[in-house]
Amino acid sequence: MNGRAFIKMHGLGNDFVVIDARQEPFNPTEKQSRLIADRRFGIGCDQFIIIEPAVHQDADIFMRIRNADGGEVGACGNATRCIASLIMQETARDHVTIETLAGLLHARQSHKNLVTVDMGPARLEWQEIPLAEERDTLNIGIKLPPLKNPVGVNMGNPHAVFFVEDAEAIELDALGPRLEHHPLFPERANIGVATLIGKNHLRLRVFERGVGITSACGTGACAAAVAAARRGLTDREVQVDLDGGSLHINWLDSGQVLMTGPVSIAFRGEIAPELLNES
Ligand SMILES: N[C@@H](CCC[C@H](N)C(=O)O)C(=O)O
Repeated sequence: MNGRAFIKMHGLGNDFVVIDARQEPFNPTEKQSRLIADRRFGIGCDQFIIIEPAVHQDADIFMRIRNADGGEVGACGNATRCIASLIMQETARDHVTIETLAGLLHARQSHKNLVTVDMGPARLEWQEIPLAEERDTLNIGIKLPPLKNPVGVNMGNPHAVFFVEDAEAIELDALGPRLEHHPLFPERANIGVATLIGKNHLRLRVFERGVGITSACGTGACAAAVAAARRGLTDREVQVDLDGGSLHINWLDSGQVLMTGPVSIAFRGEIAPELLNES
């Protein structure tokens, strides 16, 4: 097998290896995806993104998302902005529709280097998170000291958001894996720790399912904003400060969540054939 051209992109440091498989199909196994994502032996990324032809007639492309552990997932906010920006450049349009496993996402060029994506509705029923049993998603009631009682939100992927006095003081690398795999989350969960800074301002750190701590998580920021508004801590429009920078989140009255943030292309390269020949 020959190598494959890729683009390395990131949104606030949450980084992606992007392959365009519209002309030449590309369907990596879990193991190949893990190798490509491996920062020591592969190229290194948080998510591996494959652009495929759209299935839905209203979409411009289909975006397949694999976490660094090789598992396929339904949503990635930062990657959606990156891919939307690529397709807008390619088509010379200022809006695009991206199809994902979680549904159709509409994106548009905002001012300067910013892209806004309508991430769809926040899903809040316990079956939608999903949880293993009926619970109030506003007070899920699990505890791993000092973390307790998260809010559950599904943004096309499952999130549990814990509100804490000081997000920096939380040992997220130690607590994250145990909470990600908590038996109450049958599909595992992305784990956020959020601190209230003001009525329109949150600080957030995220331990991502299938990855670990990342410098930013777009769906995590959407989930934290929705969770904070549901708890009455913030208004529905907030700035969320992540390790890699800030996202602007607006939970509309319609239930849709708008996310605005930057997009970066880091470099272009080719995946070594040895990585692709691993089966
Ligand atoms: N980086 C992301 C989320 C990627 C998927 C997540 N780890 C999951 O397993 O659901 C983002 O920007 O939203």
